[in-house]
Amino acid sequence: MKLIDPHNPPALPDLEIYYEPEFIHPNRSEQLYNYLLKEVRWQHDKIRVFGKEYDQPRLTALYAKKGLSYGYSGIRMASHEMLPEMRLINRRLQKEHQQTYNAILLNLYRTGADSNGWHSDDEPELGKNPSIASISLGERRIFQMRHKQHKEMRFKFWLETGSLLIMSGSTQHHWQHQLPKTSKAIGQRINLTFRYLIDQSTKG
Ligand SMILES: O=C(O)CCC(=O)C(=O)O
Ligand SMILES: [Fe+2]
Repeated sequence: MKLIDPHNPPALPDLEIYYEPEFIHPNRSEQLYNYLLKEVRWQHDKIRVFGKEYDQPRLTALYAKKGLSYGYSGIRMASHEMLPEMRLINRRLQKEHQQTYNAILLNLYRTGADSNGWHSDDEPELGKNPSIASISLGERRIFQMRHKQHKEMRFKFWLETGSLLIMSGSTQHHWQHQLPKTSKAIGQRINLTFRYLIDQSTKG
């Protein structure tokens, strides 16, 4: 798969990605990483894929506005209240990218054996054309993308520590992404994905 510079993404159909390498300053990203590793209430869920149960190959946690939950792969995650550091980042995303998010799904990849398989973030509570802002801390990992209809349209890039990736427009309709395993001995990585969840409890 072709390695690209995400700062200069290829002009491909239905693809809207924005990448900023040092959204979190290098000094700050180590601090933030250690803080989140310790303070986040990491959980290890089982997921259901084609009727079979598996241990998810990573730890996760959901922090969101009170009352919101998030369901995917046969699980529904209860949420915790956002930590002050999370609110600060959320406010920056609002100010610098004019995006409103009310939930953060966090992932902890403990080793190179932890991963996140091919998927689109297209759950009903995300609505149509969601904007998803993803922040990376700790070990850098490869991120792959492929078009759902045109399988030859695929590429990968590094998600560096402190970086911000925003996927928006119709990207989730037409593209899938994954964070593959690696056999290399590497450190842990924390990922925060900011999302806007439509409150399902108020929908008829
Ligand atoms: O860890 C990553 O960078 C990807 C996370 C992701 O795709 C997700 O949580 O939906
Ligand atoms: Fe995703």
